[in-house]
Amino acid sequence: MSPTRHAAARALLSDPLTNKGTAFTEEERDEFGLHGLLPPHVGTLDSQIERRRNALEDKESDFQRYAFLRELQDSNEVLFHALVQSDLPRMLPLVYTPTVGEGCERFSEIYRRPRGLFLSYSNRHRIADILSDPAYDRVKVIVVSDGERILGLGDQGAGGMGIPIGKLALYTACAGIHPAEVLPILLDLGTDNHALREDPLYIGYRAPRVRGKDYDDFVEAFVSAVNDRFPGVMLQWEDFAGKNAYDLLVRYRDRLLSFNDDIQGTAATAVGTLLSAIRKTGVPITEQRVVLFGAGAAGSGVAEMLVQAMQLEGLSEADARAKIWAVDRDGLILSDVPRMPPQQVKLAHDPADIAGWNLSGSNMITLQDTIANVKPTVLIGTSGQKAAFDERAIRTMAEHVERPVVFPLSNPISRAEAHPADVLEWTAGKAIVGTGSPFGIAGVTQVNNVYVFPGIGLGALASGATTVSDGMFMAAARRLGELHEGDEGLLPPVTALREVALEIAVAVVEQAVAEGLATAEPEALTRESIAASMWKAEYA
Ligand SMILES: O=C([O-])CC(=O)C(=O)O
Ligand SMILES: [Mg+2]
Repeated sequence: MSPTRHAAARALLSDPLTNKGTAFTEEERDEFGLHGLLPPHVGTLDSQIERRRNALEDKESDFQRYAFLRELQDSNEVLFHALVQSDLPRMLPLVYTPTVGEGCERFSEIYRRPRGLFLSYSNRHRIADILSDPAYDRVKVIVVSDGERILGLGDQGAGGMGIPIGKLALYTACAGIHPAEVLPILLDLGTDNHALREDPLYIGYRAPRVRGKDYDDFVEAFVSAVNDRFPGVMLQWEDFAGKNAYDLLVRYRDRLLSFNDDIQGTAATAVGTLLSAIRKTGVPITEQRVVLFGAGAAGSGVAEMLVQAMQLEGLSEADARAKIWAVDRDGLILSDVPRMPPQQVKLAHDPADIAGWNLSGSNMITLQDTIANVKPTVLIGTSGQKAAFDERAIRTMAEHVERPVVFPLSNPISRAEAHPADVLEWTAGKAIVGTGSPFGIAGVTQVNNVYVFPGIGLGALASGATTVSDGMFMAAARRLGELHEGDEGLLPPVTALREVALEIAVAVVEQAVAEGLATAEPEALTRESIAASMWKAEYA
């Protein structure tokens, strides 16, 4: 064999997109010169799945399973995805929340092989050059983070890369986006997490976070480079801290086909799940009273979408806002606070609205005060504050409503505002409970944006839209709210996430057409052609 043929054989095995491991057939081994590089046994995808599943279960912790699956993804993508899809309820909590949280915290410890792009501040003049690699010619979906608000875990610096990698694994698993068409990106602009900066093994840019104009200029250079290199790409902003999350969404949503998953994806999921709960309780959305705990990206996104959903059912904007109360770590958000971020200004109540409230007398209006006075039908947590929904708060809520809806949405499990088993106990089983991460408790729904983002991305791409509109998210929420069958829970099971993504994509495409945003040919807009475009994890 010639040296180039030897090198090509090794390259075939070391590229996770082409490697089939022992599943290369005899003919392929002849054709590509793989004999000797592989053991003689010719396996099948099924036998490979079985071998890997056994090895996975032999690991001692979920973190080790996470690391094992990451290595598999970096050596054989078809096998990784086939394994993940063979058992989504088992695999999702390993490649995604809750385990991905620890994956990010300990990312430097398990760093092995490059995946995705680290665009570091020190490389700010090279962004276009880095993106120009022909390996990215097929890229259609980008998930990008700057690592500053990783789940409810805060600043994880470059370790935040675990999130774009995990989200894109789900784009492939649920929306059938080919693994060669996804690109995880971490904007590595330093970290204000001192422990990371002092860790000698930390893989990121070791400096305090770049802020202000330098930050904005960097992101601007990034977006321009993405626009030039990947026209029509779908970009998902993920796990940016509150203010940046909003600013970037507003600045770029019309310049780039893009959305913010924590603001818009979480909102569509929460509202869709609430619509499903409403089918159960019969109390219309216009009669709900909602308390939100946590007024960052996710909380204010949920509030804005609830306002829209109530307006669609006939309420005025003011009447809708009057039904939604947002509380953050400084207490109930009132409009007399100076220099409030714009997304919170919209959530704030006039101090006159609380005249006549019974207050516990502390120096702020607490969550407990708010619950006691508002008597909410719905309580949603997006605060990242573990155990913020305590027994007293939940019992107070349950005194005033027959079926309290309680969604402690913060991820991972270590940051959930309540344990669902406690909420059920404190309400004698009457609460309708949804959590961001899976707790494995019958009847408790996982209310996670994985129910929405893969379908939003798939639908936005299929329609050829140049922007992801608010209407598309509302269409996604409404469709999601209709999908559940049976008595248990509020959403379809995790095993159905692929069907869910297709349903959401179809709803998004229909909405794009209705709004005049679709540019794709009519034959590309049908359910059949969207379904046919979805990649399956099989060897070519
Ligand atoms: O990643 C998840 O599980 C949901 C999410 O976007 C977040 O918590 O930031
Ligand atoms: Mg997120």
